[in-house]
Amino acid sequence: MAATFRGTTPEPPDVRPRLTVLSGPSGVGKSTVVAHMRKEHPEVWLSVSATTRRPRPGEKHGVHYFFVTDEEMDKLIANGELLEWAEFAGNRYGTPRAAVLEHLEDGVPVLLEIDLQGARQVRETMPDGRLVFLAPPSWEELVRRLTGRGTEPPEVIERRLDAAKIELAAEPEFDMTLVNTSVEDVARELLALMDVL
Ligand SMILES: Nc1nc2c(ncn2[C@@H]2O[C@H](COP(=O)(O)OP(=O)(O)O)[C@@H](O)[C@H]2O)c(=O)[nH]1
Ligand SMILES: Nc1ncnc2c1ncn2[C@@H]1O[C@H](COP(=O)(O)OP(=O)(O)O)[C@@H](O)[C@H]1O
Repeated sequence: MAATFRGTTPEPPDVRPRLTVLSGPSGVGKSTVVAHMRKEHPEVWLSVSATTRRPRPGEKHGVHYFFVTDEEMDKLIANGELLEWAEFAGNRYGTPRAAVLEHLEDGVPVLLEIDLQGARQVRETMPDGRLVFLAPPSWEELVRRLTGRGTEPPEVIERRLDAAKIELAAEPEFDMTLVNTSVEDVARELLALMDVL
C-alpha cells in the first residue's frame, strides 16, 4: 500500500531573503570577496556603512563608505539611525538602518560587511540573520595580506592584528565559517547561501 501523507499541511517556504553578515579579521579578504560577488551578481545589495575613518586613496563617499565627522556620527547614533555600530581600531563604523530594512522588504538579498561587535548586535536585533565568519588560511597569511595591501602604516597594522586575535577567537559564535583560500570559491559559496545562484 502506498504511504499516505498524514502530517499537517506544510507551511509555504519562507521566501523572504535573509540578511547575511560577513565578518572576519582585517585583511582576510572580505572586500575582495564581496567585490567579486557583486561583479557577477549586482543584484546582491551591500550596505554602505558610515565611518569616521579617513578615506583611503580611491575610496569614494557613498560607494565604499559614507565618510562622516565625529559630530555627524554622534547624531546618527543619537537619532537611532544605525542598525548597529562599533568602534574598531580607533574609528567608528555603523550600518544605516533604513536602507537595510527597505531592501529586505523589497525582497532584495542584503549583505553586511561588518566587524565582530556589529555581528553580535545583529544577532540580537535580527536573529533571522545569518552570520558568516571569513577565516584566513593561516595567521601568517593574514599578516601577509594585511601588510601586503599597503594601505596602513605599521602602527595601524599592529592595532588591526591585535583586533584580529580577538576576532579569530570568536569564530565559534558564527553560524558558519568559510576559509578564504580562493576568492572565487568563497564568493560562490556565499552566493549559494544567499539563494542567488
Ligand atoms: N560594526 C561595524 N563594523 C564595520 C562597519 N563597516 C565596516 N566595518 C568593519 O570595520 C573594520 C575596519 O574596516 P576598514 O577600515 O574598511 O578596514 P578593512 O576591513 O581592513 O579594509 C572591518 O572589520 C569592517 O568589516 C559597520 O557598519 N559596522
Ligand atoms: N584568497 C586570497 N588570496 C590571496 N590574497 C587575497 C585573497 N583574498 C584577498 N586577498 C588580498 O588580501 C588583501 C586584503 O584583502 P581585503 O579584501 O582588503 O581584506 P578585508 O576587506 O577583509 O580587510 C588584499 O591585498 C587582497 O588582494
